[in-house]
Amino acid sequence: MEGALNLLGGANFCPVSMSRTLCCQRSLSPHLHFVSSIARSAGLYTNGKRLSFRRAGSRVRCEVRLGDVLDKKVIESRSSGENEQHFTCVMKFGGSSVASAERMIEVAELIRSFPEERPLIVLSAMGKTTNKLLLAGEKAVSCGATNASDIEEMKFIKQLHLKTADELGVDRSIIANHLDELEQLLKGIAMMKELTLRTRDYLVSFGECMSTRIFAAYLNRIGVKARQYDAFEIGFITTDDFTNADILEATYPAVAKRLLGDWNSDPAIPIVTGFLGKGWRSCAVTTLGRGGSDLTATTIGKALGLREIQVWKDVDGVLTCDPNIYSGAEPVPFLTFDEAAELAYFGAQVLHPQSMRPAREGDIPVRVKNSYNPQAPGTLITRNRDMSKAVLTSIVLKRNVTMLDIVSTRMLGQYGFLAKVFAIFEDLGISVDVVATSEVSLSLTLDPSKLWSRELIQQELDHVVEELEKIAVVKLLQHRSIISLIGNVQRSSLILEKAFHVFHTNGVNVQMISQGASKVNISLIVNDNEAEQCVRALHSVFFVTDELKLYTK
Ligand SMILES: Nc1ncnc2c1ncn2[C@@H]1O[C@H](COP(=O)(O)OP(=O)(O)O)[C@@H](O)[C@H]1O
Ligand SMILES: N[C@@H](CC(=O)OP(=O)(O)O)C(=O)O
Repeated sequence: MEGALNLLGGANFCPVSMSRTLCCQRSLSPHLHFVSSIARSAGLYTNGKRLSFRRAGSRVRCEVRLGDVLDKKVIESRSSGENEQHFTCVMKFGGSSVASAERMIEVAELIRSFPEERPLIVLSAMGKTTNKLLLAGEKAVSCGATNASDIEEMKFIKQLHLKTADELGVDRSIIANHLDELEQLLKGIAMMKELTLRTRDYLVSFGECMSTRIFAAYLNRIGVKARQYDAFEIGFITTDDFTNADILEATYPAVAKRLLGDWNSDPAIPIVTGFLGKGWRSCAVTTLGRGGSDLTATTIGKALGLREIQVWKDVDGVLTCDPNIYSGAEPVPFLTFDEAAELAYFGAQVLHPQSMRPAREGDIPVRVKNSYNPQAPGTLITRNRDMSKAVLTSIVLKRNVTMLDIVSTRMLGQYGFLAKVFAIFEDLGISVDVVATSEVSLSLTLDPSKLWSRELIQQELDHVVEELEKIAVVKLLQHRSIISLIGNVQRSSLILEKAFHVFHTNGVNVQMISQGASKVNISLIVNDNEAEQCVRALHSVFFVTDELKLYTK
């Protein structure tokens, strides 16, 4: 006798039925662990053997002999037609979407307004809580232990969370322990007069831990069954790079196992803390870098092979430029993972730079939506899109970068020179982003976002220069900006013609230019104080005037 798990191929993830048929995404390999974990959570344990899969065209078949299965009863009962539905999508709500009780009510309504969706929810900390926690920590270092509970930001955070709990009709006890512990932590920092990166991560974790507890309690109060999860307790395993940790592979099966297992035994909407993980060596709380809840959402999306990942923001999707620079920026309806990743990497605050990786690996569409305006279509990010009419998609500005002009003293051959330059950056642990080379010279910019956790102080820069001067003449140029033109670089001549016309008419000299290998990005370096004016002028030429239409006919 034989029970078979048929894993059906298809572009989208189909609802998983817990009968004898399981459905999986088209590319199976990243999902083997996922299928195994579904099988385990369905009670299909094998005798310590791996489930074996056979490919047949786009279908993959996995056969489980009852002789192999420990829990016969479960197989029999599942095959009798019981049909449990799993999650279809993950919805991430950022700080702006859950900034107050009123906003949380709207988000709850939004979740309820999609009854056909079976979502998992990822939440960030309320409003600007993360910034306030960091500021409180910094003040605690020098305020003295007796004054720690009087830190203005601590009072604000306490009042915001208690008020929100009250307004939502949720018992204050749900966060009381966290608030007490937070005060103790600030006292500890004040006593030690020190705020390490590890403590910093633990400190900011209180924001997500409290927002998710309040929101889950509220959902339960209004009759929507929900269960709160701290990401660091459910398998988000990361490197120990506090303040900028990377998700490790082991996260995917662990998270899938825990969330699916709980759902099977007692279905409830999971409300997961964004931004947080657990260091694999230290076992301490880590964070994924600012804005890291996007990455939490895409990681869950990949772990469970979901149909869609939704990130809900306070704007109508990814826009043609930062709306703080030009308020008339327009939503971009479609993007590829590559475009979105470049856009995020080069400074568009709207997405976390690493967040596209799991979505791309799992080939799961990401939709960026506006929680203040749910009717707006938002931006859909997928592997491919029709680029035939695309020219420029978005303009991104990264301020305050440092540029280095490095000219070889010809002590080394060309390849030796480049290798030596990059070895110096490797030794110093500094990432570079834009690079342009000639045979004997090199211009590059240093990536300030990678230095989020440690200020690139003058001393450190001097050290870089000192090392480089052993093989080259070096010019250090600070207060520069990178303007990245994200779009169809197959049309680079058109893009550059128009862009340089703008720079020329604005009297701006471009100091460096580089076209990324991803073929979706051209980066130009200008002075910081000229950059915003250039972005506005470029935006007007590429997106507002009809001139482009003439060019693209
Ligand atoms: N190209 C862009 N498209 C959309 N938003 C952008 C862009 N560049 C910068 N932003 C800013 O990013 C903000 C949304 O990101 P974020 O603050 O991380 O949202 P949330 O906290 O809701 O996750 C917007 O309010 C906007 O000011
Ligand atoms: N709260 C964290 C994580 C995060 O993702 O926030 P948001 O979704 O509001 O950008 C931060 O402020 O960085």
